[in-house]
Amino acid sequence: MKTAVIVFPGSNCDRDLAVALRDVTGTAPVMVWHRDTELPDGIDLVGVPGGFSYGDYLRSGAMAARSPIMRAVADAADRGVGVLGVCNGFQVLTEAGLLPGALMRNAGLGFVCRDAALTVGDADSPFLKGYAAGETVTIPVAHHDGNYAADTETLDRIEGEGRVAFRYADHVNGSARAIAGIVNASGNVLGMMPHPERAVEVAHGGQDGRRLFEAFLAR
Ligand SMILES: NC(=O)CC[C@H](N)C(=O)O
Repeated sequence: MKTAVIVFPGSNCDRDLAVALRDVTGTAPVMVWHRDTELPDGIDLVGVPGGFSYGDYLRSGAMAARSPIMRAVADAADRGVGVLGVCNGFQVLTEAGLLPGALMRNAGLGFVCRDAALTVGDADSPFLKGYAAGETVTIPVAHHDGNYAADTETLDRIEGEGRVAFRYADHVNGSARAIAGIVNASGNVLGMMPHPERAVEVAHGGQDGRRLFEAFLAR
């Protein structure tokens, strides 16, 4: 499987994501600088990593969403290529319009960094095939802008279309309907605030994140 990880100025989880993808797929991903305009040929999965792209100025992910490479990421998503946005990557995908809603400042206004219990949603996505809907998994969070917000109509639509990937089991950041991750209508684009790449090795304290990468590999 051929994978790529996008690198923005201020990304800081790009290498963690690269290591996770390398470990699970057996091949190191291609690291793609945000100013590039094309993804490598034959790509199966694009990772949009966590971090603080452009210092979180303006609004987290807003400036990175306008990077030249994002046009290629959107085109790839349209073709059915897998796109995984983690934390700042989820923020970038919403700001780029690949996923609905926005990530606002945490309700408690502080940075939250801890393991989070998540309930797996009923979304039909290649990333989620390794989990059972309703199962509780543990994946760490680390963010200050993880408070998922959308208007009621959008929230109803996301839920009605079965596009919730994960919900927080307890209230982490004030997210509407406890949403921690969602997919696009086709299920090939997943955005989530928790970091699956930080739950890959036994030494990470749990491997629930690894199951997400393995499921995509086995799709
Ligand atoms: N770990 C991250 O990706 C942090 C995301 C984002 N910059 C925030 O703090 O909200």
